[in-house]
Amino acid sequence: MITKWSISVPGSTANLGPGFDSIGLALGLYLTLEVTLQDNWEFEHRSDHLPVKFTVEDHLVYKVATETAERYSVQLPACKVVMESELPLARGLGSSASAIVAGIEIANQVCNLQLSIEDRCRLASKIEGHPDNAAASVYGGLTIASTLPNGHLEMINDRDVDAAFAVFIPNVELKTEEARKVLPSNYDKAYAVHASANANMLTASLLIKDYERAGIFMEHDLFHEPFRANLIPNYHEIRQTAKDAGAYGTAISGAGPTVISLLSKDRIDAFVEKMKPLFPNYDIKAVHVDTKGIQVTTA
Ligand SMILES: Nc1ncnc2c1ncn2[C@@H]1O[C@H](COP(=O)(O)OP(=O)(O)OP(=O)(O)O)[C@@H](O)[C@H]1O
Ligand SMILES: N[C@@H](CCO)C(=O)O
Repeated sequence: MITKWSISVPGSTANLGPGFDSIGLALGLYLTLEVTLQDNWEFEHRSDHLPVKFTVEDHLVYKVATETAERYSVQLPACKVVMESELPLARGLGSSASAIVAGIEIANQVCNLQLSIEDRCRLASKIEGHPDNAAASVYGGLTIASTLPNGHLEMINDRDVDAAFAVFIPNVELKTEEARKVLPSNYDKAYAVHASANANMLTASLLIKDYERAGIFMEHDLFHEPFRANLIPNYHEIRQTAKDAGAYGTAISGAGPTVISLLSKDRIDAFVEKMKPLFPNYDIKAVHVDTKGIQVTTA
């Protein structure tokens, strides 16, 4: 009988500019959980990047695991969950989506639900409210997704991304909920058509690996960045400085406040070293693209 599970979930960047609520990319920064059966629920956080004050009942991972078990009409046994995270909270690096994906996986494993990867991706996207971060955390690589009017999620996954990324993580939080409040509720028709055309070009460029052109369209979002720019510290300055140093393009990571630059692999290390002294208040690092998505090992 299995009594211990190790779960690893990659974080992610969403949107890449105009791919709003649709495009996700899994990053090599991980949420890891050691799950063991015991008589009562207990969470132990072994990282600065996890909530400090919480009760079991309001812990996102617990809530999602419970909701998943209820959805499939099974009893969820109590567990001890030891968590570590490389994903700072509320920074636009998909921490909440990784926690949701982890919660679903706990129920899947402990209750032996045998959910398919599609089931887990659909449920995580539904709980998160949009599929960009969730799909990337489940599948790894680049994900492009949309939900049909009947509620069915369609997703295309490309794990062969031949480019490099650098993140600029500021020492401030921005809750996704707050960053969504500044968005308009409607877009003018011509504006929406233009915004959609830019998103199409971003997607096509990524899929044919024309990263120079992808970088151009990363910087031509009309859906959210014009309205969020004021919430992102040094947004314009980082974009310009990154471009001058050879980045193909720079966009808000998810809802921010992190920003992410796209570069060729041979330039990434020199780029990061050049940026660090220019933005000393940021944690600036190269991040590789995770190509595996969620991983589970048992003991
Ligand atoms: N690993 C985690 N464990 C428990 N709760 C979490 C975890 N990650 C996120 N949360 C909850 O989600 C909230 C932050 O979610 P939010 O969506 O604002 O940030 P994010 O996921 O970092 O950003 P984004 O979705 O833009 O990438 C936190 O305040 C916390 O309540
Ligand atoms: N697509 C989402 C990602 C953050 O959860 C947004 O930009 O609001």
